[in-house]
Amino acid sequence: TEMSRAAERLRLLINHLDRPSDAIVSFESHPLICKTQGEYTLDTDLLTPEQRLSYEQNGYILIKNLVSEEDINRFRYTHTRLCRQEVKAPGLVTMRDLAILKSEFVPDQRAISKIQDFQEDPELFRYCTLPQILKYVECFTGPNIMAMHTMLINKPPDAGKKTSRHPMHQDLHYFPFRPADWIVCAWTAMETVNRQNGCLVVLPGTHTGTLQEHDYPEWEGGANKMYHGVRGYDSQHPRVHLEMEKGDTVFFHPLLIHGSGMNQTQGFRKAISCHYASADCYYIDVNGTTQENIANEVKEITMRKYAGQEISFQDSWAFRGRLVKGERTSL
Ligand SMILES: CCCCCCCCCCCCCC(=O)SCCNC(=O)CCNC(=O)[C@H](O)C(C)(C)COP(=O)(O)OP(=O)(O)OC[C@H]1O[C@@H](n2cnc3c(N)ncnc32)[C@H](O)[C@@H]1OP(=O)(O)O
Ligand SMILES: Nc1ncnc2c1ncn2[C@@H]1O[C@H](COP(=O)(O)OP(=O)(O)OP(=O)(O)O)[C@@H](O)[C@H]1O
Ligand SMILES: O=C(O)CCC(=O)C(=O)O
Ligand SMILES: [Fe+2]
Ligand SMILES: [Mg+2]
Repeated sequence: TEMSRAAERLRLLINHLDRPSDAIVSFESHPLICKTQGEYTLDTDLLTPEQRLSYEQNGYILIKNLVSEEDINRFRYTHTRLCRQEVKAPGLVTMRDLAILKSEFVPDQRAISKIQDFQEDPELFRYCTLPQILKYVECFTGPNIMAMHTMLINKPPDAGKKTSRHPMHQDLHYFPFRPADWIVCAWTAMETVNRQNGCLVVLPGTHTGTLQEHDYPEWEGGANKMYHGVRGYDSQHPRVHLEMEKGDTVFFHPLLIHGSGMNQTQGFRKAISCHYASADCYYIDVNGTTQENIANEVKEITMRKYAGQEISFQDSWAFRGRLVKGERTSL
């Protein structure tokens, strides 16, 4: 089995060579190729063969009850305090839903549909360091693990314009680092999430494809800032609604096409997530690729935020990333 694991890993690596956006840096010259095989022994101690196969075929695995009720309650409490600005976290980005942008400002969790970049809040960032999550993450990233992007999504009751939807997309669109197989998202339900309040919707198996072109969807009610969707979304593709209970966690590949439907309830549907990458990943130049459009939007926003200082798309990731395990080797 040692041999077959090595063979499988090699196959995964060779797959990368077919992906145009990954071809920028030659894989043969990358040090991780020599290092990975032994590390996969660790992985199989945790993932059952069924789970490994499921990730290979579907691009995600769902682990029930991975985060305790107590931890989630603490995250909810901190979220409320951050939204009320009772505590501050440097770098925190708060986002309001398009439908309520022009209404009166109330510093309350009901006004804030998403917070991002909570890496400087020790309490929320504890989510990214939970050992039971990192054990799974390591199966995909290897032992050097960076938390690259953090979010707490507070999907509001839809105000009637379907702006609470998140269009179908691949998270890799936002990331100027590779390889894709060494990136994984952990997404934990902070309460029951179902079709009514807008659970995640995934297109199983799409992680084996390439990175698609993304743009704003042509929706009547508009779409939130940076909520790009895959161009030419095929609504006939079989999809799975991931209904989850509080504490359930899904791990998914950054090429997996996913989104979420509108929230048709009166509650604010909450989930906390972190995108992890192997610290051995490397930054790529996205000029001339399909990612140029998002890179330009991000640069524009960082320019505003940091008073006219130009920060490259890659650097904006390098300074937000935090090592959570092992060594910060490259990213
Ligand atoms: C830095 C690197 C970022 C990395 C990217 C994400 C990675 C994700 C990776 C993982 C996969 C992720 C997949 C995903 O998650 S995709 C979604 C990811 N979304 C984001 O990353 C958005 C992050 N949000 C922000 O940066 C802020 O909240 C913005 C900049 C939007 C507002 O900031 P702030 O509140 O401080 O700014 P302001 O009041 O001065 O307004 C400024 C302008 O913005 C307009 N506006 C405000 N709200 C909205 C809205 N909802 N829809 C449309 N426009 C909106 C507003 O009218 C004004 O425009 P104008 O009137 O001047 O024309
Ligand atoms: N044109 C599009 N481009 C990208 N994504 C889309 C497009 N149309 C719908 N989606 C996405 O497809 C997913 C399913 O959307 P939809 O609103 O139909 O929700 P649903 O879960 O099917 O709800 P319902 O139970 O009402 O059918 C959501 O992630 C939505 O944002
Ligand atoms: O919680 C959701 O609605 C999904 C959000 C998502 O996919 C994302 O922000 O990348
Ligand atoms: Fe996403
Ligand atoms: Mg539908």
